[in-house]
Parts: sequence; structure tokens; C-alpha cells
Amino acid sequence: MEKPGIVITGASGRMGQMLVRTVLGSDQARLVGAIEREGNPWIGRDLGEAMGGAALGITVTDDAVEAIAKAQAVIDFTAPAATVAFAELAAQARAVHVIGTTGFESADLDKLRAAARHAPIIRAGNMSLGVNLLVGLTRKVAAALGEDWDIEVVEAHHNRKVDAPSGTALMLGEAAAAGRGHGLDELRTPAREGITGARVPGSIGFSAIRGGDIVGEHDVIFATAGERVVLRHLATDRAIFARGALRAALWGQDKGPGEYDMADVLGL
Ligand SMILES: NC(=O)c1ccc[n+]([C@@H]2O[C@H](COP(=O)([O-])OP(=O)(O)OC[C@H]3O[C@@H](n4cnc5c(N)ncnc54)[C@H](O)[C@@H]3O)[C@@H](O)[C@H]2O)c1
Ligand SMILES: O=C(O)C1=N[C@H](C(=O)O)CCC1
Repeated sequence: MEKPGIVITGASGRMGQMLVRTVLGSDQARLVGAIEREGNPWIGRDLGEAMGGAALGITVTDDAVEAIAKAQAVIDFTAPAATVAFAELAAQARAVHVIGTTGFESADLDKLRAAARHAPIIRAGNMSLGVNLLVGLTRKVAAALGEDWDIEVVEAHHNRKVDAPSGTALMLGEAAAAGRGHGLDELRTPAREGITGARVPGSIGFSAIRGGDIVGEHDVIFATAGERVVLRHLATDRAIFARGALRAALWGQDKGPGEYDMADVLGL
């Protein structure tokens, strides 16, 4: 059987370039296209040369319709509005859409749900094995500890990140809330500033640090009188996200339409 053809969106971005290298290094997939947004200086250039290496015979394009039509999978780490548009195109092409983009509003998620009626969408705010294991641990610890244990999620990322809390922080917050039998919307505390009053018992708080080239760090803190439990994940290389995304694209090849996440892919 022919190896699945993969199109990478946002190919000049931090994750885009890492994904290109990961797919090129795989013997299980073919890179068949690279998409960037209109006006990006890489448009019309050979992808390999734009990345500073040898020519690859793939021209970076802003014609997403044409590029996605020939793909079996689209790996997409861009921005919410772009991802919603790519979801429609992937659905029309019946291609697996792997979404790493974060920062969606609920209206965006409704549109992704509609697209997933036609083709598989695999979406996760973090595609690393370690974070997806940590999600399960967070749910268990939250369920085991009573409401006298306060839960706080602290995350740190590089100074170019545009959304907060991070997608990962929200996954961890959702897991903690689920462990306590609630949705995150019921327990989430808005960002703190000024005279906030004392902490609301049972709430889940979020704090975001932005600086330098931090790839991604997450702590889930469970704090009570006299002791603390801290669950921590440290990412030091974006390759962990790209490897997870490629694994998801391959896993999705024999799946029907629907919404999936990395727990499905990893069998967690
Ligand atoms: N799920 C994960 O494991 C994971 C890991 C890392 C980053 N992310 C997320 O991935 C996204 C991208 O992160 P990044 O650090 O690579 O950002 P980046 O800014 O370096 O790259 C984004 C790229 O998308 C391109 N883009 C934006 N709109 C586009 C459009 N309409 N058409 C085509 N290309 C478009 C930009 O030009 C840019 O090259 C963010 O939402 C980030 O939070 C997720
Ligand atoms: O660099 C980013 O941006 C990252 N985004 C994801 C998130 O929002 O959690 C994953 C970690 C890196």
C-alpha cells in the first residue's frame, strides 16, 4: 500500500518546520505539500531551500484547496481561524486532519465538530506522550484528594506564544475538574489581579509565564494545609509534539469520521 501523503500547514512556523523534518525523516509517510498564508515570503519557493537545505521538489503554496485535495492527512499547527478553514477543506478531501493549534473559542469548536462528520479530526492541545500521561495522572490525583486540596495549574512558554492559558494547561485543568466530577467551566477561576478576595474553595486557578525560548512547562499543584503534591511536565524539544502529530496522522488512516484525541491515538 502507498504511504499516506501528508500536507503541512504553517510550514514556515516553529512547529511547521519541525513537522517537515519529522515527516521527511519517517519511512511511513510522504510529504506531498506545504501551505503558508498569503503574503508569507516562503510562498512560491522550494520548501527545502526555504528551510536552508537542499531542494525537495515541493513548492510552498497559499492554495490550500489544491494542496489538501491530494492529501491523505493534513497536519496543522497554525491559528484558530486558519484551522477552522482547513477543517472544511480536509473534510471535503476526506483527509485526516491532525490539529495541534490552540486558543479556540467555542464557536470554532462547533465548526470543527461539523467538519468531523465527514472525516476524522484528531485534536489535542499537546501531542506529547508525557503530557497525555500526565492528564490521566491529574484526573486520578484530583479524584483521590478532597476539596481541601486546592488545584492550581502553572504554565511557562516562549515569548512568541499568543494564547493563554496554554492548550495543555486547559487539558490538565479539564482533567482535574473531571476527577472531581465537574466540567472545567464550573470550576475555572478567571485570571487574578487586584483585590480578588480569598480563594474560592474547590476552584481551579491558572497562571501563565511568558519568556525567552521556553518550549513548554506545566505544573499541576495540589496544595493543602502542611503539604503539596506537584505533577510536572517539562518539554525541551518541539520534536515531541511533531512525533505525536505524525503518529496521529498514521493512526487516523483507517478511522471513520469523528472527533478523536491523543488519548485515543496512544490507547490511554
Ligand atoms: N498541540 C501541541 O502539541 C502543540 C505544540 C506546539 C504548538 N502548538 C500550537 O501550534 C500553533 C502554532 O505554534 P507555533 O509556535 O508553530 O507558531 P508559529 O507562529 O511559529 O507558526 C504558525 C504558522 O502558521 C502560519 N499561518 C497562520 N495562519 C495561516 C493561514 N491562514 N494559512 C497558512 N498558514 C498560516 C503562520 O504564517 C506561521 O508560519 C499554536 O496554536 C500553538 O499553541 C501546539
Ligand atoms: O509553543 C506553543 O505554543 C505550545 N503550545 C501548546 C499549548 O498551548 O499547550 C503546547 C506546548 C507548546
